[in-house]
Amino acid sequence: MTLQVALSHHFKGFTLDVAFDAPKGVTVLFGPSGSGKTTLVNAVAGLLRPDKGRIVADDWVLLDTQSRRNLAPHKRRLGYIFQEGRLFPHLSVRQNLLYGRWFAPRGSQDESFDHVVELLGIGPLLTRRPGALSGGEKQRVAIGRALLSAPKLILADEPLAALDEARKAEILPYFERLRDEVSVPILYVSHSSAEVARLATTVVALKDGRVAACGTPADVLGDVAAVGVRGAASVLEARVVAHHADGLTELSTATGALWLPRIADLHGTTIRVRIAAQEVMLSRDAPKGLSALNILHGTIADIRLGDGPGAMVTLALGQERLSARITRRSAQAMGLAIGQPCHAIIKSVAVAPEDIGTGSMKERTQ
Ligand SMILES: Nc1ncnc2c1ncn2[C@@H]1O[C@H](COP(=O)(O)OP(=O)(O)OP(=O)(O)O)[C@@H](O)[C@H]1O
Repeated sequence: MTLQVALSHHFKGFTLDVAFDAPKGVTVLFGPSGSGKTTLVNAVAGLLRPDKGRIVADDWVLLDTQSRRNLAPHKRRLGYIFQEGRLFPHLSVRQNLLYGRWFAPRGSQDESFDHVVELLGIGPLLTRRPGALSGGEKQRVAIGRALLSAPKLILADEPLAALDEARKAEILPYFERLRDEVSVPILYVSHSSAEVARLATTVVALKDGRVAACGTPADVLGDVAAVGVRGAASVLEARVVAHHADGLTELSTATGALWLPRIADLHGTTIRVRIAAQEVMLSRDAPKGLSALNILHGTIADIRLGDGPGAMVTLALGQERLSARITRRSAQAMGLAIGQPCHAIIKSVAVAPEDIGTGSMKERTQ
């Protein structure tokens, strides 16, 4: 495993007690306010000395309370990406990037300057100062600076939280590239179910200082007990089959075709599609005469009645799972029961561009 974390720490009124191992790629810490994300990040950064713990990135031991190893923050070899870029305003983009490299220990195996510039598409910005960059451009430079410091671990603490939707859409593909093309493990903190679905190799859902679930985005976002009804979603893997003249893209999933408003990816690309549970309708009979284009057929695998008016129904579609958030009233009126065949109906326009990301969830599981 590339990233191993085991930590316990007690504050008055709050205990953090977590352990998880994650393979190469992006590990997203996901959880509501107060669940312990910042406490965990501070322990990784060396800003908090936990009562007990061990943190290892590849073969680099940042902390091991048992053997009394506790590296000082500046010796941990972390590449930070913060909410706001935190670039030096008086330095050019090139100088900001080289400043990151200055921290790389001599002889360390680092990313080449040219590769990082190409990866992040920042070649045309090199002579500009941060004041002449958009928020998204600044964030790309900040990612580059972190990469060039030859880090053992990249720590991205809600890096998109300060950006508007358009800027987020601009940056997310670069994080996908980072995940797929860079070998440094990335620990990424997020509140957003859409970011989790797009980026995570592994999701660690935190709740009240504990790991409520750990696994692929499909496993964790489908676990209502871990992520709550608002965060609950399905993540289906699909392949781009064709772009049609009427503006729709045809995808193939393990359980049938999915039609979405045109997306940019090329034919044959494997993509992830996040479908929020509240966007899925159910029908026991095969629906006819509907405007919705996507009708998937499966079997009811789980029904959870909430404390309020809601119910979460999970369909098995072959190996994949699709969750629908409906009312208890509908679940009862329809007589839904586990094992019944059922149809899921999804409007094409219910899937927004930010819900679509690249990369399989099955790769990189070493
Ligand atoms: N230094 C401290 N002393 C006492 N309690 C603390 C301290 N730091 C954090 N806590 C408590 O630990 C709990 C977890 O806080 P933490 O900041 O880690 O949550 P979080 O998931 O990062 O939340 P957010 O998303 O709002 O940043 C909270 O109940 C908080 O009040």
